[in-house]
Amino acid sequence: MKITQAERDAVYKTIFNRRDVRAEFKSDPIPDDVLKRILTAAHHAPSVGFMQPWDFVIVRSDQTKLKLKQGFTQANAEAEALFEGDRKEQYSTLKLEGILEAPIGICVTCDRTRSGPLVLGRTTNLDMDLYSSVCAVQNLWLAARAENIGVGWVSIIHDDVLHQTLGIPKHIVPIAYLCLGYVSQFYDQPDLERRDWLKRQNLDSLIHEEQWQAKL
Ligand SMILES: Cc1cc2c(cc1C)N(C[C@H](O)[C@H](O)[C@H](O)COP(=O)(O)O)c1[nH]c(=O)[nH]c(=O)c1N2
Repeated sequence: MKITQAERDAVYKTIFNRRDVRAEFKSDPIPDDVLKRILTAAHHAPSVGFMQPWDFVIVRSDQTKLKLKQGFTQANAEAEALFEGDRKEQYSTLKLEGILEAPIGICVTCDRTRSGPLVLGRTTNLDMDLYSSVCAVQNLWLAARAENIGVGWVSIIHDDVLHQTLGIPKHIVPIAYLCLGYVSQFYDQPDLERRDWLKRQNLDSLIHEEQWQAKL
């Protein structure tokens, strides 16, 4: 099956216009069939040894979102305390989650025991299962963008809050808590770039021929 030029362009358009969304969520519900398409895309991510270590915990209730928001607020206060001076002030102005505003939350997890102790391709580096679940996150993020749905990754929350609030068994690792919803707009640039937190690095400075080289 060959990808046409128009299809290729659509993939790149989706990649370059995907954003991490925190502040622009609308309350419009995500139809079940749309959510299923997005989850199906996530489920078609690559995984080490075809282990498919992910599960998807869907959060819809205000009650659960409120608990998670409390978890964020606590972790965010801890995070803010680590910065100093202007950076701390700037940090405090950033909106870093949309837990309550987004109609749906999805926790993507990794079952490190799935398919047994010996997994093809994971024999040398056990963390390959975690990377596989991250691949599912990225598929989900891009599929959502293709559906004009925004996604925000909330990592400023402790794993034990996710375990307790969502009833995730101990041996399963929360990989990402994601907020999903239709948005008022997608920006051209990352929020952190628009707000002068960091700039996008120059790609050429990140490409190394044959051997890794320190670049100025
Ligand atoms: C593993 C991981 C974890 C987080 C993020 C991303 C990833 C990959 N990002 C989003 C991040 O800030 C964003 O992707 C970059 O700033 C680039 O912006 P775009 O995603 O291109 O809009 C993110 N953003 C945020 O506001 N709160 C958060 O807790 C996190 N956590």
